Amino acid sequence: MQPVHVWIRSEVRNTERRAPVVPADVPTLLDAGFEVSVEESPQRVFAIDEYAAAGATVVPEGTWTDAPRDAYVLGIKELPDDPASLCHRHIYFAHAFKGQQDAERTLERFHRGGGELLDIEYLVDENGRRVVAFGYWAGYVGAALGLLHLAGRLRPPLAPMAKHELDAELEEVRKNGADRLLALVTGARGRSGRGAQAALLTGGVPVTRWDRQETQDLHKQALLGHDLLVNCVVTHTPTTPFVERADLDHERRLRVLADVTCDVTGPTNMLPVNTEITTWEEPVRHLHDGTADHAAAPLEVIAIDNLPSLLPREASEGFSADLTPHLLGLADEGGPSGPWRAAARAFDEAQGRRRMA
Ligand SMILES: NC(=O)c1ccc[n+]([C@@H]2O[C@H](COP(=O)([O-])OP(=O)(O)OC[C@H]3O[C@@H](n4cnc5c(N)ncnc54)[C@H](O)[C@@H]3O)[C@@H](O)[C@H]2O)c1
Repeated sequence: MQPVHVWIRSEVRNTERRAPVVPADVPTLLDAGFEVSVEESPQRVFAIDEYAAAGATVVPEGTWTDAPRDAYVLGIKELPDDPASLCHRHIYFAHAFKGQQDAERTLERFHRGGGELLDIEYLVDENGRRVVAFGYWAGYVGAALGLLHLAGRLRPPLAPMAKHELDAELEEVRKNGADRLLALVTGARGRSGRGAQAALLTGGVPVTRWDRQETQDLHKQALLGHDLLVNCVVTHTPTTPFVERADLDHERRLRVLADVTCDVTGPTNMLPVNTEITTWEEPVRHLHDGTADHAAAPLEVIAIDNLPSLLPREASEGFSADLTPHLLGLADEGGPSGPWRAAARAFDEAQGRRRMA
């Protein structure tokens, strides 16, 4: 076992209340001989006292820049713009390996400081499957918002909430005739697909579940016969989209698209009738007025790309439960194991591409 120091930083965005490791999982790391430092944070959903009570060392907000050089700095979302050079090993979602906005600058900062980015999106097992993700709660919130909108109960702007508050709203929908609605979850067997089904169950809506097998020969009329479509599909090969322009004037019940996947600009967008994400301030975008004879209903879309942040406690707990066992792998003799090597490789490849550009 190598001695490992994990430094949990405060998040930069003031709407980001999630934590990558929750207080309840700190003892697992301490028992394995880890040192755990946690920065104070004004917005984190877990109080710093809970971390202290769990045995972590409390440090001031933003002091990761002075953390020992060998510490792993752990966060969820982007780093602040300063410093210009990054010398630590950082674990977070950087969105910096696919040429995204700011990707080059982020990679430059690591290059300049000699640090390393272990992007959580690239922690994958030997089959290339991601080992840690926020999918379940993304699906839960995405489906819940879709159903609330369908029932006329969505009240923007949205803000982080507790699950019991969201569930109380879903209960109201249940009491007011949700069983007359029909929902379809695509990608139903995946993480977010399962979360979506759980929310719809709470809301009392009958659910149709489709995964790969059920969409092989796409039954378009059956799809359009649902009031709500919650899309949770991950595919890397362009396939027949679920809802296209031509479907808008077609006879349909479909009124709300809840696009959890949010792959709105990619070649694998399964809902190409929408090409933009929506926001907490304006969660719903109008797509179509419906037809004059009412054969086709008006159609709206919700495509929010930071859904789990709306349920920060549950999202953090699930994420931390998945991540913590992998953090233990940082201490393996001979260096970090499996998924960490995959993430390090992804970083090296991204730096290689940057140098060649
Ligand atoms: N909006 C947000 O805030 C947010 C947050 C987290 C994740 N996500 C996104 O949600 C998506 C789902 O993530 P996940 O963790 O649930 O993925 P997952 O890999 O667990 O599940 C994807 C599912 O899609 C199915 N699938 C693939 N092709 C299909 C097809 N043609 N028809 C039907 N089903 C098909 C797969 O079999 C699988 O069951 C991802 O795109 C992820 O980036 C969004």
